[in-house]
Amino acid sequence: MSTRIAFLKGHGTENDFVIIPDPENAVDLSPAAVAALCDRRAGIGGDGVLHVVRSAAHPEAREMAAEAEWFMDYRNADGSIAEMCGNGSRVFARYLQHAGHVAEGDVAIATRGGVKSVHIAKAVSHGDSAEGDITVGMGRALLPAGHVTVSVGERSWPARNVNMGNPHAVAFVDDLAHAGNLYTPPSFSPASAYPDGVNVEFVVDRAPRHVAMRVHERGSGETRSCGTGACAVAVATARRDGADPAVTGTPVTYTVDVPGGTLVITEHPDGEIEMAGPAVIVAEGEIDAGWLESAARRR
Ligand SMILES: N[C@@H](CCC[C@H](N)C(=O)O)C(=O)O
Repeated sequence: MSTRIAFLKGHGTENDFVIIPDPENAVDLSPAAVAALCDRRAGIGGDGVLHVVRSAAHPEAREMAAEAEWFMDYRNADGSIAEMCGNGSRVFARYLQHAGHVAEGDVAIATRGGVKSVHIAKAVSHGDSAEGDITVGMGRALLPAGHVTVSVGERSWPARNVNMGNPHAVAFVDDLAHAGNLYTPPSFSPASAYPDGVNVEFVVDRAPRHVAMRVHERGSGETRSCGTGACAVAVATARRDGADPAVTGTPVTYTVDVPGGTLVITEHPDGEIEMAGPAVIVAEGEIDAGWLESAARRR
């Protein structure tokens, strides 16, 4: 009998992930294996993988082990590594709760973007699954200077650079449909603007302090939601609207609609950003390790 690898499937506002619980960091998750798992036809399908490892067992997280027992080793669908995944951190916390590793309340999670504080609200249970909001302390946004133009087909817009641990370019558009089908990444001027790639958000206004967005994610293509992207959008919109909590001393909250749901983003006077939204575990099962090995080899 061949070795089995446990997996779960979960999503946060339809940003979906294959979850691989691997406390001792024993599973060989090469970029090709990640891409095979995320393949929506030949694999399980997902925008990325959440590899759940004890911080003490992962070389990139050992230093955070005293503060956070679990490390979110996040990978994009193409196998690339990203510094942070906002929706992923909520789904990761939901998995820890589902597996009985943590209870409702506060939990610290180690990520490549540092230790994040997560609050799991009292949830409504549906069988083995739980629904309810999970809030993540996303840290501060950086707003690097520089003028960038983002283009899709014949249309171009100025974009605002926002770094949420990972890079974002936020463009305000008249109509979300103007972003086209996003089967290919938007282009930039100057072309050299993002040597490490970038996540691109297209934003329209819905109402005061309420916007809607679409996103093309580095390493995953168009997704139904992006947590770091929603935070970047909230900060870029606040500055466009002349709202800066550091100046007024008052928190600013934006509701951000994404194709897969709604996220609520609050920026505090000290610059700290909180993101709240749902996170759900939808399935669990086992993968044949032999299948994963050969599917990865074929890539
Ligand atoms: N969907 C994520 C962001 C995942 C990483 C991103 N694709 C990157 O490469 O920076 C989120 O919810 O933040």
